[in-house]
Amino acid sequence: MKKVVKFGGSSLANAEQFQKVGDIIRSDESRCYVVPSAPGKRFDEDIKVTDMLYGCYEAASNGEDFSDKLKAIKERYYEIIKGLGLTLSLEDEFKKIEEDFRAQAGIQYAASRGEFLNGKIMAAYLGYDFVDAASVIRFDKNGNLEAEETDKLLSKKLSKCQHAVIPGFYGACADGTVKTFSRGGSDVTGSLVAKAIHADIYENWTDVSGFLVTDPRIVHNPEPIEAITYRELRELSYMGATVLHEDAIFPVRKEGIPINIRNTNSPEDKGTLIVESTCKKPKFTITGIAGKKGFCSINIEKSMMNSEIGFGRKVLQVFEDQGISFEHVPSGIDTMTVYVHQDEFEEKEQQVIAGIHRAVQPDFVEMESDLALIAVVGRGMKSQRGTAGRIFSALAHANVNVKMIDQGSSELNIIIGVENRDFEKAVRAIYDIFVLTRI
Ligand SMILES: Nc1ncnc2c1ncn2[C@@H]1O[C@H](COP(=O)(O)OP(=O)(O)O)[C@@H](O)[C@H]1O
Ligand SMILES: N[C@@H](CC(=O)OP(=O)(O)O)C(=O)O
Repeated sequence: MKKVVKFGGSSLANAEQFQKVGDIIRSDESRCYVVPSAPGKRFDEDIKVTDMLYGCYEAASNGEDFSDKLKAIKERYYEIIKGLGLTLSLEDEFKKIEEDFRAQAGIQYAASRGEFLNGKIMAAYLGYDFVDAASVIRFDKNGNLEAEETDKLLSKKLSKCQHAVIPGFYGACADGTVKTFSRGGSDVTGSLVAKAIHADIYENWTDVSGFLVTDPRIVHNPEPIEAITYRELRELSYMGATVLHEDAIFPVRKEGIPINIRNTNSPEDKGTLIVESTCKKPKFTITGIAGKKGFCSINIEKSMMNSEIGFGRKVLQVFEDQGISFEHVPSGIDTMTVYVHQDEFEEKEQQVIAGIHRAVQPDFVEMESDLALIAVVGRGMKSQRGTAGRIFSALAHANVNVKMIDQGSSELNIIIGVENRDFEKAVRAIYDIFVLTRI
């Protein structure tokens, strides 16, 4: 039995957390490959080391004195080293980082040092080999992962190490330039390692007892999800359930390796099992609710639109030409609405509107901003009548005005558009109607 265990920043924020992690790893000898993140927040107002590094590098690249900022980062690591009673020195590493910052080594290199240094501590603490992710996780020059090459490098290297620490979040191009994944990307590293060593399970340790039905920052103490399929999880993480990076699913899914989300602060809890498919019935009709704020809708009207072949393609081409991806396109007989991310759209708004006029000569174009999208996801929804009805009556009771409804034919999810200011209220109302009534 071989397990890959990834620990998030919240699990490694200080020496006390490191000790919990050490106990977890030592309690099961199959936990032989460890992927750590950088130290996260120790308390609510604290700053994650990754963010401290971004700030420090920004000062360095502006030619400002960054010594205090680097010192504060160093203190975070020495607090851990001291607390664990290790004799490890990171002086050489910090000297090199300082030189590299002066030499403008790049913002991604800067951010990657958080995991690099934490990996050094973790390896010393556990007595495991340290494997620098720059030598085994390969990116191309544009910063895209080279999955096949990475798989080869990882399997070759790890076949020679029985126990290893591989820092999360970064890798490097063939020429050695360090690149990172997007934020939260240590989850992806863990998944790549699990695939490469054909792990029996990928354990992802965080600060919550599994994937919860909804965001605990919106609903107090939501129910945990016992088992969830990759497809359901993909929908939820894409729509903002940040517990697992959305790209972390692909490598393990290919190999059929289950992911187990666990809580470092409550290791006896079973957490959530993420699997390809399961005959386990979900506890409620819905599996989860997630959502994001900050969308815009562009509503296009033209009479007889329905008979104009190619209308939709021409409209979407305008968005493509401006490099804007669309989220949803609900349509009526003579109307078509395109939902986009507000921050991507705002600066190109006028070019898009002009482009739509040129492409399809609409009768009317109307825009609305500050919208939120909520995904209600569940494999159990297909077999249950009245799900949509319950959602909308709950929203009506909560006084939430529904702006958009989109249900794909897979019946795995229902997407609802509301105003940003109604977002939290809407999530709570949907949670209550399915979970509190236990149906
Ligand atoms: N549906 C959800 N279930 C569990 N946690 C969620 C959910 N949606 C959002 N979260 C948030 O995700 C956090 C865990 O992810 P993250 O901060 O990336 O952890 P880590 O630092 O361990 O990688 C939780 O503390 C919680 O606030
Ligand atoms: N440290 C990186 C990568 C990461 O995955 O962190 P965490 O596991 O704490 O989400 C970040 O803050 O984005």
